[in-house]
Amino acid sequence: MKRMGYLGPKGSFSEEALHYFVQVHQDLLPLDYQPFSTIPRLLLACDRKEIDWAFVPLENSTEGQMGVTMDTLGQIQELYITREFVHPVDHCLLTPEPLPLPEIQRVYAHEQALAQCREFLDTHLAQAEQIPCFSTAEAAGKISSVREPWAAIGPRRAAQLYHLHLQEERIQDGVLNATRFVLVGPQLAEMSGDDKTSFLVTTENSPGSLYRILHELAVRRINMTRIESRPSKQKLGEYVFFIDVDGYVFSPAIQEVLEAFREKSVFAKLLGSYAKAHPDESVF
Ligand SMILES: O=C(O)C(=O)Cc1ccccc1
Repeated sequence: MKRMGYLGPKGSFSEEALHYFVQVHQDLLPLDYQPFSTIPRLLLACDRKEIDWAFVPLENSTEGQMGVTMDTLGQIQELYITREFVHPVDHCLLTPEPLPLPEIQRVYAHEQALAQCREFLDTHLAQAEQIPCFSTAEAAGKISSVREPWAAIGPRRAAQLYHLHLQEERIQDGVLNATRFVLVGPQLAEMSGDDKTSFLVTTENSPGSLYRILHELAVRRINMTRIESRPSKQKLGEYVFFIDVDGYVFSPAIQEVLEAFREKSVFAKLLGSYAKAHPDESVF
């Protein structure tokens, strides 16, 4: 049985998304599910072959990139994104028992959950201290073990699992709040015929360096669908770029681009080539 790691504990958004993901990707079954407390630990466990797959959040429609996932994927050599999955995330306010909002003194949640619910928190819980946790499920577990006027933000299912009161539902700023999760593993996915390729490029800080990278894509009519920057962590003002393009990595056009990068001493790291997700547009 293959081992599937996710950001836990039980009752996290990642676990909820994974539940729906495997319904669509039944070829992966049967699976032994293993929760991890942080995204770097999860990805490193996959790199060390302690698990076969890692299911991780990559970006969110309200708050943007999950920096920790991108940074860790950028650092690990032999792991690839093999599938993607877009999941709607509805944030709920959970409390140990029914409680008027002005009495709540603390709100525990994953930092992305706090960020995705900023307007609700500013409007209704301005007095409450915000405490970031490794996951929303960890936050739910924390407030369930004490009788304090504290709240957590998490999925509906966390209320049942941690015996909490569902105080408010859908408190996120963007009503259609979607998160893109990816399945990471040690081997490149096979070509499906409707693929995208993700890579990371590092370029020197000089006039036109990003332009020269994009030029190589443009002249080959390769469609870029996403470009994100992250700090290089080496020097203030230096960045690495995460780029998604249409097509499979072994297509002649993408191979030519990678060759052109090598000739120009542009460092490019392949992050994966995988079937594009086509989320239901009525939901997102
Ligand atoms: O904290 C969680 O439950 C997670 O799985 C991470 C997360 C947080 C907010 C939106 C999507 C995923």
